This record gives sequence, structure tokens and C-alpha cells, in this order.
Amino acid sequence: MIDKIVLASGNAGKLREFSQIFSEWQVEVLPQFAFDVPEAEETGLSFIENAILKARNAARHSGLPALADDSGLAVDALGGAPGIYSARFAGAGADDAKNNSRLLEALQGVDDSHRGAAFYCALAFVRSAEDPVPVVCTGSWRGRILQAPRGEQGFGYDPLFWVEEHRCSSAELARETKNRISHRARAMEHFAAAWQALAEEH
Ligand SMILES: O=P(O)(O)OP(=O)(O)OP(=O)(O)OC[C@H]1O[C@@H](n2cnc3c(O)ncnc32)[C@H](O)[C@@H]1O
Ligand SMILES: [Mg+2]
Repeated sequence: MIDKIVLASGNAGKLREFSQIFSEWQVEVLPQFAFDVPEAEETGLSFIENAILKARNAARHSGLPALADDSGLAVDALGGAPGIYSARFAGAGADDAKNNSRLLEALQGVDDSHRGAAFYCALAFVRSAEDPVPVVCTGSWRGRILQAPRGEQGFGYDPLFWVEEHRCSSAELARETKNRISHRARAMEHFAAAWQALAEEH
């Protein structure tokens, strides 16, 4: 029975959302910083490859089963950029504010009808660092990039991500609403279905 896992992320926003989502699960979820897990090199060419790399890294350094999330924003008018480079869109020393400014700059003059975008999330779960059959679940979330940021909640690109069905930005959504409809929520729904079988493995 798996009753403790490590979350292979250094992103405080993700850790917050995962702890909210996992709060109803019967499993203890520990952040990787509790085991001094060094940041993994994200050398994959896809969200899935990077998620597997991060999960194996955390499992190796913690000795626990590990769940990792590699996610990002793909903007139609930028040919899907920043994609897997979303965390470093503004280059070295990038942070959420710099990444958002870089995104607004890159979309300068692009009208609302051409600012479509989607968030992607790939989750990878490994029972151990060498697990030959990682469990991989993905989710996506379509929206539109605003001309100016709105809202204080969430993290990353949330202030620029317009959610048509709620007529607000992702940073204006209530946390429980975002945790029901986001790319991460959708990937976690698939993971929840796989978890039943996983948790019962001896
Ligand atoms: O790799 P870890 O340690 O998990 O942390 P990270 O922030 O580097 O995470 P990624 O490599 O997966 O990059 C994700 C990027 O996409 C952004 N992002 C991911 N999910 C998001 C969400 O739900 N809302 C807003 N931005 C998000 C986030 O801000 C990062 O810039
Ligand atoms: Mg990262």
C-alpha cells in the first residue's frame, strides 16, 4: 500500500495546488525540498519527458514514490511557444513577473481574436527511480492571453490567462474552481483513476 509520496516540484504555486487537491486523498504528500532533492535538468523535448525526469530524480533522492508535474503555456500566435520553456521564457533569472512581461511584449499588436492559448500539464508517477512503467497523465486548458494582467491569485501566467466560461482571468478564479477545471486538475482526474490500482499494489 503506497501511503507516502514525494512531490517532485520546487514551484510553490504547484505545491499549494497539489496539497489542496490531495487533501481528500489518504496519502501523505511531501515536498521534494524536505529531502534536499537537487533540481533536475529538464533536458526533455516534451512535458512528458521532463515530468518523468523530475519524478525519477525525486524518487532517487528521497527513496519514495514520486509524482512530478511538467507544465506550461502554448500560445497559438507564437507557434506554441513558450511551451516546455515557459518557466524560462524571460531567460536567465526569469520569474513570473518577467515571464508575463515577455509574453505581453511578444504579443504586442496581436488582437484578441488571435491570442488563443492553452496550458498543458503532464504528470509522471514512478514507484521508484528506475520504475520501467511510469504512470503518465496529461491535461490541457484552452483560454486567451489578455492585453493586461488581472487578479492576484494563482501563480505563473494566471493573471494573463482569460477563462471564457467564467468571464475572468485564471488569477481571478476561486482556488477550488481552478482546481476543478485547470490543465493540472484534468491531469489529476486521470491520475486519480490510475491511483486506485497503484495504491493497491503490494
Ligand atoms: O519544474 P518545477 O520544479 O515543477 O517548477 P517550474 O516552475 O520550473 O515548473 P515547470 O518547469 O513545469 O514550468 C512551468 C511553467 O509554466 C507555468 N505554469 C504552469 N502551470 C501553471 C498554472 O496553473 N498557472 C499559471 N502558470 C502555470 C509556471 O509558472 C512555469 O513558468
Ligand atoms: Mg521546471
